[in-house]
Amino acid sequence: MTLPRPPWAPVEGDIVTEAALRRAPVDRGSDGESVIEVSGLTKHFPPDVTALDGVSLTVRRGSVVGLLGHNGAGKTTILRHLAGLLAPTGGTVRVFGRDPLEHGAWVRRRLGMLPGTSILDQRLTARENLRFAAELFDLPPDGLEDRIAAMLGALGLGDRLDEKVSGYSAGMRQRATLAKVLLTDPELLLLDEPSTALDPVAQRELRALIRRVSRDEGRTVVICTHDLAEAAALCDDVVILARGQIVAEGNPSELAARAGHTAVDVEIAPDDERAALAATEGRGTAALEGPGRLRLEGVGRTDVPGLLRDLVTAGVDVYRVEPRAGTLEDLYLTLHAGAARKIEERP
Ligand SMILES: Nc1ncnc2c1ncn2[C@@H]1O[C@H](COP(=O)(O)OP(=O)(O)OP(=O)(O)O)[C@@H](O)[C@H]1O
Repeated sequence: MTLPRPPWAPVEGDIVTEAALRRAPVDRGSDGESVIEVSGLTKHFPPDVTALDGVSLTVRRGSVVGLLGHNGAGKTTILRHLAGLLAPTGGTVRVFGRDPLEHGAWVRRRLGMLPGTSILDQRLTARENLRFAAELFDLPPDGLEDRIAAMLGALGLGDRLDEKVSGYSAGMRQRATLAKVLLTDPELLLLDEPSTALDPVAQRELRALIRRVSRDEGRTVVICTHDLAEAAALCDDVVILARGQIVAEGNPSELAARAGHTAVDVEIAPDDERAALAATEGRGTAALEGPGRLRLEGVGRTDVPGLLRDLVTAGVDVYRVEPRAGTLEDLYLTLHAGAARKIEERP
Protein backbone atom coordinates (compact mmCIF):
# COMPACT_ATOMS: atom_id res chain seq x y z
CA MET A 1 0.00 0.00 0.00
CA THR A 2 1.34 3.43 -0.82
CA LEU A 3 0.54 6.49 1.21
CA PRO A 4 -0.78 9.61 -0.55
CA ARG A 5 1.88 11.97 -1.75
CA PRO A 6 2.48 14.37 1.13
CA PRO A 7 1.48 17.96 0.49
CA TRP A 8 4.97 19.18 1.28
CA ALA A 9 6.72 16.86 -1.14
CA PRO A 10 9.16 19.08 -3.00
CA VAL A 11 8.60 19.46 -6.70
CA GLU A 12 11.40 19.72 -9.21
CA GLY A 13 13.54 22.79 -8.62
CA ASP A 14 12.15 23.33 -5.16
CA ILE A 15 14.57 24.76 -2.66
CA VAL A 16 14.60 23.16 0.76
CA THR A 17 12.80 25.78 2.81
CA GLU A 18 9.74 26.04 4.96
CA ALA A 19 7.85 26.79 1.79
CA ALA A 20 8.12 23.11 1.03
CA LEU A 21 5.75 22.53 3.93
CA ARG A 22 3.16 24.88 2.54
CA ARG A 23 1.79 22.88 -0.35
CA ALA A 24 -1.91 22.95 -1.17
CA PRO A 25 -4.10 21.16 1.35
CA VAL A 26 -5.07 17.59 0.60
CA ASP A 27 -8.61 16.29 0.97
CA ARG A 28 -8.78 14.55 4.32
CA GLY A 29 -12.54 14.33 4.62
CA SER A 30 -14.89 16.90 6.03
CA ASP A 31 -14.37 18.72 9.30
CA GLY A 32 -16.83 17.78 11.99
CA GLU A 33 -16.49 14.05 11.32
CA SER A 34 -15.17 12.38 14.42
CA VAL A 35 -11.74 10.81 14.15
CA ILE A 36 -11.58 9.61 17.75
CA GLU A 37 -14.39 8.22 19.87
CA VAL A 38 -13.58 7.05 23.34
CA SER A 39 -16.34 5.85 25.60
CA GLY A 40 -16.10 4.88 29.27
CA LEU A 41 -12.39 4.11 28.97
CA THR A 42 -11.01 2.58 32.14
CA LYS A 43 -7.51 1.31 32.74
CA HIS A 44 -6.25 -0.48 35.83
CA PHE A 45 -2.59 -1.35 36.23
CA PRO A 46 -1.95 -4.12 38.72
CA PRO A 47 -1.88 -4.16 41.61
CA ASP A 48 -3.87 -1.04 42.42
CA VAL A 49 -3.38 1.86 39.99
CA THR A 50 -6.48 3.23 38.28
CA ALA A 51 -4.91 5.29 35.52
CA LEU A 52 -8.21 6.00 33.72
CA ASP A 53 -11.66 5.90 35.21
CA GLY A 54 -14.53 6.16 32.71
CA VAL A 55 -13.07 8.65 30.22
CA SER A 56 -15.29 9.57 27.24
CA LEU A 57 -14.28 11.98 24.53
CA THR A 58 -14.85 12.73 20.88
CA VAL A 59 -12.32 14.46 18.66
CA ARG A 60 -13.48 16.07 15.41
CA ARG A 61 -11.44 15.85 12.24
CA GLY A 62 -9.07 18.78 11.79
CA SER A 63 -9.31 19.93 15.40
CA VAL A 64 -6.52 20.41 17.92
CA VAL A 65 -7.42 18.96 21.28
CA GLY A 66 -5.30 19.43 24.39
CA LEU A 67 -5.12 16.93 27.22
CA LEU A 68 -4.20 18.75 30.41
CA GLY A 69 -3.61 17.41 33.87
CA HIS A 70 -1.08 16.99 36.62
CA ASN A 71 1.67 14.35 36.54
CA GLY A 72 0.05 10.93 36.54
CA ALA A 73 -3.42 12.23 35.59
CA GLY A 74 -3.67 9.72 32.74
CA LYS A 75 -2.83 11.76 29.63
CA THR A 76 -0.19 9.45 28.18
CA THR A 77 -2.31 6.41 28.99
CA ILE A 78 -5.05 7.85 26.75
CA LEU A 79 -2.57 8.38 23.89
CA ARG A 80 -1.27 4.84 24.26
CA HIS A 81 -4.80 3.46 23.98
CA LEU A 82 -5.42 5.56 20.86
CA ALA A 83 -2.29 4.11 19.28
CA GLY A 84 -3.34 0.56 20.15
CA LEU A 85 -0.40 0.12 22.51
CA LEU A 86 -2.54 -0.67 25.54
CA ALA A 87 -5.66 -2.77 26.02
CA PRO A 88 -8.45 -1.10 27.98
CA THR A 89 -9.72 -2.67 31.17
CA GLY A 90 -13.15 -1.35 30.23
CA GLY A 91 -14.85 0.88 27.68
CA THR A 92 -14.26 1.32 23.96
CA VAL A 93 -11.77 3.19 21.80
CA ARG A 94 -12.34 3.93 18.13
CA VAL A 95 -9.87 5.71 15.88
CA PHE A 96 -11.07 6.37 12.32
CA GLY A 97 -14.00 4.15 13.30
CA ARG A 98 -11.83 1.14 14.12
CA ASP A 99 -10.62 -0.53 17.28
CA PRO A 100 -6.87 0.27 17.41
CA LEU A 101 -6.16 -3.03 19.13
CA GLU A 102 -7.84 -5.14 16.47
CA HIS A 103 -6.66 -2.98 13.57
CA GLY A 104 -3.32 -1.85 15.04
CA ALA A 105 -1.29 -1.71 11.83
CA TRP A 106 -4.12 -0.01 9.90
CA VAL A 107 -4.59 2.66 12.57
CA ARG A 108 -0.87 3.24 13.18
CA ARG A 109 -0.32 3.83 9.47
CA ARG A 110 -2.63 6.82 9.75
CA LEU A 111 -1.30 8.30 12.92
CA GLY A 112 2.00 9.76 13.99
CA MET A 113 2.91 9.59 17.63
CA LEU A 114 5.47 11.78 19.30
CA PRO A 115 6.01 9.95 22.58
CA GLY A 116 7.57 11.46 25.68
CA THR A 117 10.65 9.29 25.16
CA SER A 118 13.02 9.31 22.21
CA ILE A 119 12.15 7.26 19.12
CA LEU A 120 15.39 8.09 17.35
CA ASP A 121 18.28 5.71 16.94
CA GLN A 122 21.09 7.66 18.62
CA ARG A 123 23.76 5.91 16.51
CA LEU A 124 22.28 7.23 13.26
CA THR A 125 22.18 10.69 11.75
CA ALA A 126 18.86 12.51 11.50
CA ARG A 127 18.75 11.77 7.77
CA GLU A 128 19.42 8.08 8.38
CA ASN A 129 16.73 7.98 11.08
CA LEU A 130 14.17 9.32 8.63
CA ARG A 131 15.33 6.94 5.89
CA PHE A 132 14.86 4.09 8.32
CA ALA A 133 11.34 5.29 9.18
CA ALA A 134 10.54 5.53 5.47
CA GLU A 135 11.66 1.94 4.99
CA LEU A 136 9.57 0.74 7.91
CA PHE A 137 6.51 2.50 6.53
CA ASP A 138 7.27 1.35 3.01
CA LEU A 139 7.17 4.92 1.67
CA PRO A 140 7.62 5.26 -2.09
CA PRO A 141 11.30 5.97 -2.92
CA ASP A 142 10.33 8.54 -5.51
CA GLY A 143 11.43 11.96 -4.23
CA LEU A 144 12.03 10.52 -0.78
CA GLU A 145 15.53 11.97 -0.29
CA ASP A 146 14.28 15.45 -1.14
CA ARG A 147 11.36 15.04 1.20
CA ILE A 148 13.59 13.95 4.07
CA ALA A 149 15.84 16.96 3.54
CA ALA A 150 12.79 19.24 3.25
CA MET A 151 11.27 17.94 6.48
CA LEU A 152 14.48 18.35 8.44
CA GLY A 153 15.14 21.72 6.82
CA ALA A 154 11.66 22.95 7.69
CA LEU A 155 12.29 22.03 11.30
CA GLY A 156 15.54 23.99 11.41
CA LEU A 157 17.95 21.06 11.03
CA GLY A 158 18.91 21.67 7.41
CA ASP A 159 22.60 22.17 8.19
CA ARG A 160 22.89 19.36 10.77
CA LEU A 161 21.08 16.48 9.07
CA ASP A 162 24.20 14.36 8.58
CA GLU A 163 25.26 14.50 12.23
CA LYS A 164 24.57 11.65 14.61
CA VAL A 165 21.57 12.51 16.75
CA SER A 166 23.51 11.49 19.89
CA GLY A 167 25.32 14.81 19.46
CA TYR A 168 22.09 16.83 19.19
CA SER A 169 20.73 19.04 21.94
CA ALA A 170 17.43 17.95 23.52
CA GLY A 171 15.53 20.50 21.45
CA MET A 172 17.17 19.39 18.21
CA ARG A 173 16.32 15.79 19.02
CA GLN A 174 12.71 16.77 19.60
CA ARG A 175 12.60 18.51 16.22
CA ALA A 176 14.18 15.53 14.45
CA THR A 177 11.60 13.27 16.11
CA LEU A 178 8.81 15.51 14.88
CA ALA A 179 10.26 15.38 11.37
CA LYS A 180 10.24 11.60 11.59
CA VAL A 181 6.62 11.61 12.75
CA LEU A 182 5.51 13.98 9.98
CA LEU A 183 7.43 12.16 7.25
CA THR A 184 4.74 9.51 6.95
CA ASP A 185 2.07 12.18 6.38
CA PRO A 186 -0.17 11.07 9.27
CA GLU A 187 -3.81 12.14 9.35
CA LEU A 188 -3.77 12.10 13.14
CA LEU A 189 -0.95 13.38 15.34
CA LEU A 190 -0.60 12.31 18.95
CA LEU A 191 1.91 14.62 20.60
CA ASP A 192 3.06 13.95 24.15
CA GLU A 193 4.44 17.19 25.55
CA PRO A 194 6.09 18.27 22.30
CA SER A 195 7.42 21.58 23.64
CA THR A 196 9.51 19.99 26.35
CA ALA A 197 13.16 20.95 25.86
CA LEU A 198 12.39 23.53 23.18
CA ASP A 199 13.59 27.09 23.61
CA PRO A 200 10.98 29.88 23.36
CA VAL A 201 11.70 30.52 19.69
CA ALA A 202 11.49 26.83 18.83
CA GLN A 203 8.27 26.57 20.89
CA ARG A 204 6.74 29.36 18.88
CA GLU A 205 7.78 27.73 15.62
CA LEU A 206 6.37 24.43 16.80
CA ARG A 207 3.02 26.06 17.58
CA ALA A 208 2.94 27.62 14.13
CA LEU A 209 3.74 24.25 12.62
CA ILE A 210 1.00 22.51 14.59
CA ARG A 211 -1.48 25.18 13.52
CA ARG A 212 -0.44 24.75 9.93
CA VAL A 213 -0.65 20.97 9.84
CA SER A 214 -4.06 21.06 11.49
CA ARG A 215 -5.86 24.16 10.17
CA ASP A 216 -4.34 24.26 6.69
CA GLU A 217 -3.87 20.59 6.01
CA GLY A 218 -6.84 19.14 7.87
CA ARG A 219 -4.86 16.91 10.21
CA THR A 220 -6.25 16.14 13.64
CA VAL A 221 -3.97 16.74 16.62
CA VAL A 222 -4.17 15.50 20.19
CA ILE A 223 -1.56 17.12 22.36
CA CYS A 224 -0.66 16.44 26.00
CA THR A 225 0.75 19.52 27.60
CA HIS A 226 1.45 21.13 30.94
CA ASP A 227 1.81 24.47 29.23
CA LEU A 228 -1.55 26.18 29.76
CA ALA A 229 -0.64 29.18 27.62
CA GLU A 230 0.23 26.80 24.81
CA ALA A 231 -3.10 24.99 25.24
CA ALA A 232 -5.02 28.25 25.23
CA ALA A 233 -3.19 29.48 22.12
CA LEU A 234 -3.31 26.27 20.16
CA CYS A 235 -6.27 24.11 21.05
CA ASP A 236 -9.86 24.24 19.81
CA ASP A 237 -10.85 22.22 22.83
CA VAL A 238 -9.13 21.17 26.01
CA VAL A 239 -9.84 18.23 28.27
CA ILE A 240 -8.68 18.59 31.87
CA LEU A 241 -7.97 15.33 33.66
CA ALA A 242 -7.49 14.65 37.35
CA ARG A 243 -6.85 11.18 38.72
CA GLY A 244 -7.96 9.46 35.52
CA GLN A 245 -11.24 11.35 35.17
CA ILE A 246 -12.29 14.28 33.01
CA VAL A 247 -13.02 17.20 35.31
CA ALA A 248 -13.63 19.88 32.66
CA GLU A 249 -13.69 20.11 28.89
CA GLY A 250 -14.50 22.66 26.22
CA ASN A 251 -13.23 25.64 24.35
CA PRO A 252 -10.29 27.22 26.27
CA SER A 253 -11.75 30.73 26.42
CA GLU A 254 -15.18 29.47 27.54
CA LEU A 255 -13.50 27.36 30.18
CA ALA A 256 -11.42 30.31 31.34
CA ALA A 257 -14.57 32.43 31.65
CA ARG A 258 -16.20 29.60 33.58
CA ALA A 259 -13.40 29.85 36.12
CA GLY A 260 -15.45 32.71 37.56
CA HIS A 261 -12.23 34.28 38.67
CA THR A 262 -12.57 37.90 39.72
CA ALA A 263 -9.62 40.03 40.58
CA VAL A 264 -8.47 43.57 39.95
CA ASP A 265 -4.87 44.63 39.46
CA VAL A 266 -4.00 48.08 40.77
CA GLU A 267 -0.80 49.96 40.08
CA ILE A 268 0.04 52.72 42.52
CA ALA A 269 3.03 54.76 43.70
CA PRO A 270 5.17 52.35 45.76
CA ASP A 271 5.26 54.91 48.62
CA ASP A 272 1.46 54.67 48.88
CA GLU A 273 1.26 50.91 49.46
CA ARG A 274 0.29 51.20 53.15
CA ALA A 275 -2.36 53.81 52.44
CA ALA A 276 -3.72 51.68 49.59
CA LEU A 277 -3.91 48.56 51.75
CA ALA A 278 -5.78 50.53 54.44
CA ALA A 279 -8.15 52.08 51.88
CA THR A 280 -9.01 48.72 50.30
CA GLU A 281 -9.55 46.88 53.57
CA GLY A 282 -12.75 44.89 53.37
CA ARG A 283 -12.61 44.79 49.57
CA GLY A 284 -11.64 41.20 48.78
CA THR A 285 -8.20 39.87 49.61
CA ALA A 286 -5.28 42.18 48.90
CA ALA A 287 -1.81 40.99 48.02
CA LEU A 288 1.25 42.92 46.92
CA GLU A 289 2.57 41.38 43.71
CA GLY A 290 5.55 43.72 43.43
CA PRO A 291 6.52 47.31 44.23
CA GLY A 292 3.36 49.37 43.82
CA ARG A 293 1.48 46.40 42.34
CA LEU A 294 -1.57 45.34 44.28
CA ARG A 295 -3.91 42.47 43.38
CA LEU A 296 -7.37 42.40 44.92
CA GLU A 297 -8.91 38.93 44.72
CA GLY A 298 -12.70 38.64 44.89
CA VAL A 299 -13.19 42.14 43.48
CA GLY A 300 -14.84 42.49 40.07
CA ARG A 301 -15.29 45.06 37.33
CA THR A 302 -18.39 46.60 38.93
CA ASP A 303 -16.37 47.34 42.08
CA VAL A 304 -13.80 49.42 40.18
CA PRO A 305 -15.48 52.89 40.45
CA GLY A 306 -15.92 52.59 44.25
CA LEU A 307 -12.42 51.22 44.65
CA LEU A 308 -10.95 54.08 42.67
CA ARG A 309 -12.87 56.63 44.75
CA ASP A 310 -11.60 55.10 48.00
CA LEU A 311 -7.99 55.12 46.79
CA VAL A 312 -8.10 58.70 45.55
CA THR A 313 -9.81 59.88 48.76
CA ALA A 314 -7.00 58.22 50.74
CA GLY A 315 -4.49 60.27 48.72
CA VAL A 316 -3.08 57.28 46.81
CA ASP A 317 -1.51 58.02 43.42
CA VAL A 318 -3.16 55.50 41.06
CA TYR A 319 -1.57 54.73 37.70
CA ARG A 320 -3.70 51.80 36.55
CA VAL A 321 -6.75 49.77 37.63
CA GLU A 322 -7.50 46.70 35.55
CA PRO A 323 -10.07 43.95 36.10
CA ARG A 324 -8.34 40.65 35.38
CA ALA A 325 -10.07 38.19 33.06
CA GLY A 326 -10.20 34.53 34.09
CA THR A 327 -7.54 32.38 32.46
CA LEU A 328 -7.24 28.71 31.76
CA GLU A 329 -4.60 28.67 34.47
CA ASP A 330 -7.10 30.00 37.03
CA LEU A 331 -9.52 27.21 36.19
CA TYR A 332 -6.79 24.60 36.17
CA LEU A 333 -5.46 25.67 39.57
CA THR A 334 -8.98 25.78 41.04
CA LEU A 335 -9.78 22.31 39.74
CA HIS A 336 -6.45 21.00 40.88
CA ALA A 337 -6.93 22.42 44.38
CA GLY A 338 -10.38 20.76 44.46
CA ALA A 339 -8.92 17.41 43.41
CA ALA A 340 -6.17 17.71 46.04
CA ARG A 341 -8.78 18.52 48.73
CA LYS A 342 -10.80 15.42 47.77
CA ILE A 343 -7.69 13.26 48.14
CA GLU A 344 -6.98 14.79 51.58
CA GLU A 345 -10.60 14.23 52.65
CA ARG A 346 -10.44 10.51 51.89
CA PRO A 347 -10.76 8.43 55.08
N1 LIG B 1 2.75 0.50 32.53
C1 LIG B 1 2.32 0.98 33.68
N2 LIG B 1 2.32 0.20 34.80
C2 LIG B 1 1.86 0.67 35.98
N3 LIG B 1 1.37 1.91 36.15
C3 LIG B 1 1.35 2.73 35.09
C4 LIG B 1 1.83 2.30 33.81
N4 LIG B 1 1.66 3.34 32.93
C5 LIG B 1 1.14 4.36 33.63
N5 LIG B 1 0.95 3.99 34.92
C6 LIG B 1 0.35 4.82 35.99
O1 LIG B 1 -0.85 5.35 35.49
C7 LIG B 1 -1.04 6.69 35.95
C8 LIG B 1 -1.23 7.61 34.77
O2 LIG B 1 0.01 7.70 34.07
P1 LIG B 1 0.20 8.59 32.77
O3 LIG B 1 1.58 8.33 32.27
O4 LIG B 1 -0.93 8.35 31.83
O5 LIG B 1 0.09 10.06 33.37
P2 LIG B 1 0.34 11.45 32.64
O6 LIG B 1 -0.88 12.28 32.87
O7 LIG B 1 0.76 11.27 31.24
O8 LIG B 1 1.52 12.03 33.52
P3 LIG B 1 2.80 12.96 33.12
O9 LIG B 1 2.29 14.35 32.98
O10 LIG B 1 3.69 12.80 34.30
O11 LIG B 1 3.40 12.40 31.86
C9 LIG B 1 0.16 7.00 36.82
O12 LIG B 1 -0.17 6.75 38.15
C10 LIG B 1 1.22 6.02 36.33
O13 LIG B 1 2.14 5.73 37.34
